[in-house]
Amino acid sequence: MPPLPPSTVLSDPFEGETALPSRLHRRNRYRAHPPNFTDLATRYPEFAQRTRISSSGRATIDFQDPLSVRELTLTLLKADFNLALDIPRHTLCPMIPNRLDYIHVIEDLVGTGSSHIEQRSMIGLDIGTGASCIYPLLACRLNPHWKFIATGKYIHKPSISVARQNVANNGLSSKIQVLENPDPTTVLNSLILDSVDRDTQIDFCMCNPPFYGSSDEISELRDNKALPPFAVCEGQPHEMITPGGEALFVIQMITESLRWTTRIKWYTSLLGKYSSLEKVIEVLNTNKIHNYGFTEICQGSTRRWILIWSFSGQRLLIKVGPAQL
Ligand SMILES: C[S@@+](CC[C@H](N)C(=O)[O-])C[C@H]1O[C@@H](n2cnc3c(N)ncnc32)[C@H](O)[C@@H]1O
Repeated sequence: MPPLPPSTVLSDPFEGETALPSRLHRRNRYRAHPPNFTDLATRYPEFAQRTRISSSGRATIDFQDPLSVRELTLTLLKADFNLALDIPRHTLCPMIPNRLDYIHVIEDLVGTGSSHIEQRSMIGLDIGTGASCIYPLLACRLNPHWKFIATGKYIHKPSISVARQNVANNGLSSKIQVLENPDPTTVLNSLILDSVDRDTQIDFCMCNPPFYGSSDEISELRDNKALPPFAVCEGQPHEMITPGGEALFVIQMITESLRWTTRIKWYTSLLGKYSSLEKVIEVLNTNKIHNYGFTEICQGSTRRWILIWSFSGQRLLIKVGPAQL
């Protein structure tokens, strides 16, 4: 299938590098110090080629150009996290500030985020890791004692190979295992959970689900100029589309979690639409899962929600609702 065309609706996720107050997580390194494009351009020639000088005399990039946005992502990963990634053209290109925010929320959840708390070992599951394998790579860089199982849709083997290569190239093969989900009609496939010692509890799972229900939905949003800014990053249909959209994907995750219960301590997923949040909360209530909550993350003008639920006896302590994290 051909790649989805880039969106025409764009905004600068760093809001011109100057917008204050930032609504990124309080530990997000870009909250107080947005990237300095002029400095990055002097250090990274490939990035320099994508910059132009704005009317204020500073270097900037064209946020409507997928290649420039991709180069920015690669440069930030190199400069700030010592990560060298291959993100093939026409695959979803992660925006680093919002990926970091999700990781910081998980740190808050499992209690490793405060500097006074000793770093603890954790096992995470990243559902639908994509070619970039972005969440496990960033999370393991920030938390040296964490390990990950990352899953990909088996029908898209090229992405899984690139993800494995990205892990190996950054010396993280002993910490991150990339597995194929052999049955893409499931989310928490038993084969994946069985790949971890049965007595080992997975501390958390995270997921950035395919967002849209169909290519028609994308065209409609594009026509109404209502696509979120990250859509410029040229995701493939298999990355962006799932029958029933993100709500049904997460509802399936909830239904499957009823089987696995405490095998995973904290179940979490991103949601891009408030209407999806309402639908999935209804399913949690119907299934009498009362230990749940959600929090908001916000990059530039894009708001997203992280839903969290658990079968463990530990009550969710994270602030619920639109949070001042
Ligand atoms: C929106 S992309 C997120 C990619 C990456 N985690 C990120 O944040 O950039 C969703 C990913 O989930 C994968 N996916 C969809 N259904 C899946 C399933 N049933 N099991 C595993 N992965 C799946 C897609 O192939 C795609 O790579």
